[in-house]
Amino acid sequence: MALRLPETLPFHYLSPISYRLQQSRRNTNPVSGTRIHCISNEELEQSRRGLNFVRDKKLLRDLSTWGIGGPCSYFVEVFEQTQLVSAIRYCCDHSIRFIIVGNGSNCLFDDYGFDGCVILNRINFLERIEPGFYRAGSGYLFNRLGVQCSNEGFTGLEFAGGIPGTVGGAVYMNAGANGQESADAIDSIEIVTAGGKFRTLKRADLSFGYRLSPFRNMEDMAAIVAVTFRLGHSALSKGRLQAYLGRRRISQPVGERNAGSVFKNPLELGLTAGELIEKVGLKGFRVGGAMVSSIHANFFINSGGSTSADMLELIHLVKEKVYQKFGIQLKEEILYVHPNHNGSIQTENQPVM
Ligand SMILES: NC(=O)C1=CN([C@@H]2O[C@H](COP(=O)(O)OP(=O)(O)OC[C@H]3O[C@@H](n4cnc5c(N)ncnc54)[C@H](OP(=O)(O)O)[C@@H]3O)[C@@H](O)[C@H]2O)C=CC1
Ligand SMILES: C=C(O[C@H]1[C@H](O)[C@@H](CO)O[C@H](OP(=O)(O)OP(=O)(O)OC[C@H]2O[C@@H](n3ccc(=O)[nH]c3=O)[C@H](O)[C@@H]2O)[C@@H]1NC(C)=O)C(=O)O
Repeated sequence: MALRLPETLPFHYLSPISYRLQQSRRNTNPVSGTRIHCISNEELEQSRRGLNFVRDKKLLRDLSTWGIGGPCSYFVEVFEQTQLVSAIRYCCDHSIRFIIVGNGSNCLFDDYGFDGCVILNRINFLERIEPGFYRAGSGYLFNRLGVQCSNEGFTGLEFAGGIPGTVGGAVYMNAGANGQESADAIDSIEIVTAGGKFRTLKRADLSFGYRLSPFRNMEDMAAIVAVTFRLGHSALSKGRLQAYLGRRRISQPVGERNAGSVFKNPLELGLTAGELIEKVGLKGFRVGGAMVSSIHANFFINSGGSTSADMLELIHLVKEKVYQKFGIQLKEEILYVHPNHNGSIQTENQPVM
């Protein structure tokens, strides 16, 4: 059976507020024990076209580097672009909110889970179009890409070595380190819209900022599908990669359950979040199983059994202490996915706690 295009306006076309209003009328929240618009198993069976939707069983903690998070209402893995489109169309047809998850290295999932569909991105091809031009599926591991192209003698993605995210997640966040960032290496980006159409966007037409990409507010974008990077030749790229990896190993809590930097650096003030948190004396500070790393204060660790409530409280306390001492409002880099999360709303606009 062919999948229908949505007859009604998919929610990504709506502003977050109207979407939330629509959802609050139609759906309910797992926190209050009730459920969103339900689809029968038969309907799911007919429409899935090779997709295996899992109902109510998948735990988000298994998809997150922090190891935190309850169940999601629907879970599906996609390995190809067409599967991604089918999954998105299916969600739109049935007014199911959805999020795209890569490696879950920048997400704090809630203990109550997510009242919608988690689409796990496994589109992980890599094409070498010509020397220095790499086209990667958005589910390709960013670390792997960084290591491969640097070892092949191309510069621009050495910083990606050791970053635990996917190419899609890295572009969506404009990930960066060691003075390099994703945006500087991009040639073009292929996206799929909420209506199921593919579009290729040239880097020159897009504007990025520090941990900021245009995709975070692009209303009709449903997902990044593939990215082409344009890199220059360099005899030094391999050495630089090794140096960055070495630096990461000594300055970050590699091997512990973390989600990278919790806060963005307040660059306008020339300060880093890690320094500020260390200066208020919070290295090693704990709330339940959540702990400020004693190696790098902007990394918070799940030291065992942390709940999302522990982590949120720790984030809240750290922000409060830094504000009290320095008058600086730290802003989260991590994305908090609450049970009614709408992908286009950013963490800093969401209530912490
Ligand atoms: N510099 C460093 O050392 C570190 C950097 N990071 C960075 O954090 C990011 C996390 O990547 P990853 O773990 O894969 O992401 P996640 O799986 O954590 O996803 C985070 C959010 O990114 C959005 N997203 C992810 N993939 C896609 C896609 N294909 N299309 C559209 N939106 C997408 C979704 O936002 P929404 O919910 O709004 O739809 C998702 O909730 C990367 O930028 C990574 O480089 C992480 C750790 C360390
Ligand atoms: C880990 C991430 O990216 C990282 C990236 O890996 C590194 C390396 O380039 O630079 C940024 O961290 P950062 O600014 O903390 O870099 P670092 O080099 O570790 O530290 C900067 C300065 O802060 C000081 N510092 C750091 C941690 C700490 O606990 N105490 C402290 O005083 C360091 O001594 C140094 O003088 C990125 N973080 C942000 C929010 O921009 C991420 O985005 O998830």
